[in-house]
Amino acid sequence: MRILYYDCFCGISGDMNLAALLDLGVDEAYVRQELAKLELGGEYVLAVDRAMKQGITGTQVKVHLTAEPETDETGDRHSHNQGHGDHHRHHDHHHHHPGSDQHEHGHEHEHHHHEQEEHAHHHHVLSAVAGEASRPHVHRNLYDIEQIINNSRLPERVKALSCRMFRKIAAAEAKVHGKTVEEVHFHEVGATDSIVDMVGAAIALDYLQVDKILASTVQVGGGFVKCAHGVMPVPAPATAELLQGIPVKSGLVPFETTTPTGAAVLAANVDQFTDEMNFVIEKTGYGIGHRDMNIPNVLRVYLGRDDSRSAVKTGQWIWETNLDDMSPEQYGYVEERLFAAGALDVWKSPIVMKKGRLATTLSVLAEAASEQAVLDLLLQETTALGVRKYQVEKIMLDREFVTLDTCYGQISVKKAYYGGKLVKYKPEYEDCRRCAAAHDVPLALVYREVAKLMEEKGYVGK
Ligand SMILES: O=C([S-])c1cc(C(=O)S)c[n+]([C@@H]2O[C@H](COP(=O)(O)O)[C@@H](O)[C@H]2O)c1
Ligand code: NI
Repeated sequence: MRILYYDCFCGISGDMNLAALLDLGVDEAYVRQELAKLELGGEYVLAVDRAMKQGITGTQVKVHLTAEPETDETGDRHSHNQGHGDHHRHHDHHHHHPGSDQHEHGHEHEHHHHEQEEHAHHHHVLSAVAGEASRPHVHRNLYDIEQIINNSRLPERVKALSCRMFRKIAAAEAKVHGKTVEEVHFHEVGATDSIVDMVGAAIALDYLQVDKILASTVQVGGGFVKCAHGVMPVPAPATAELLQGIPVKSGLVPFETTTPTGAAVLAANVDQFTDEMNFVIEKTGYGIGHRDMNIPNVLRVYLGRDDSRSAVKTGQWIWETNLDDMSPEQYGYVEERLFAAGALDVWKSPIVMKKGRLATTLSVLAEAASEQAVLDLLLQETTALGVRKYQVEKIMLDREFVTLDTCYGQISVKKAYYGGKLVKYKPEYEDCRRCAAAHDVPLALVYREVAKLMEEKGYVGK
């Protein structure tokens, strides 16, 4: 199993995350090519450089905001800075701002955004590209960002992950500012650099194809941070909201070490938080931050291999509800719809509820992404007034399918391995049943034929 481990001893920010993943081996040209699919071409230049903090060398990323995209009368935009060809340009740019390193989230950073926001020109352009009426506003909201992502030709997985991370930030901002998710207007977090960091994270994580993402306790830093809102305590309120349920430490340095973007990357992707590393390290990556501190301002990531005998699958949930007043004939319908909505399994358990009521627990296993569809069905198509949910881990044997040519026809067989050794197999019931019916022989005979062939082919010990 391939593992990605985030060592957040000095926190995590959007740019450090992207830098660390690039340092770990994500192909820079691929990330640039994919990022160029966003309609942000004229607004930024992505600088990827080697850098060092406290003797540790690694990769440093900085998104430089450039002039707004130009438009012609038709509203079509001209992108100048997309893709790889600009690599040398951003170096020039870099040298014009030697002081920018000290101001990642400081005053200058703030002005940078404000300059952009006052013009708000690019928003009209993006609206025109999206084919909707221009909506003059100063900051992007979740809808604007989702439009930029969904109007691109990025792979669906990357779009979904990018939107999931931004939705988390929107929910955190909404909670902090007492608004709805739709009402929230991002300031820094909606700016082009955050979009690049966030979508870049989705592209890089998708590229790495890991089975599991782990992270250490997250250092949030300390002191106060100056941003568009004014001065805020560290962790910034949105960061604190995003880190709910995640183990944190504070006070290692009097700076903001974890930002909302970094927190959202963790909150949306990490399967398990643990300070214990339990894998074989295959590669280490260092994402270098922009501020100098008395500890290395670095995000360390590991690519690890876990040779355990079976795979642990995480990221699945069970939603369930106890029903004592639903007509039995309705269950079949709900079950069918739940499977169609992405449920991996649906089952019913007989239970005895209070007051001696014979009742049924309806349980649904599915990926987090199916939550809304599952809830819609459970709450609208059953008599439930509420639903419980909990996350589960599944221990799975490695599986492989073979198709056997038997004298009754083709039968697919699922083989299961434990520590690389075949421990059991199971012919597909539907295939066996079809073969038995077609030849008018007992089902058990078909199973015996499969067992014979599995032995003959050397799949199972004689
Ligand atoms: O953009 C907004 S609304 C914003 C909200 C908050 C809150 O805590 S509310 C904090 N900040 C600060 O902006 C910078 C940028 O963060 P990135 O995640 O884009 O790196 C950071 O200092 C945040 O604490 C912005
Ligand atoms: Ni805010």
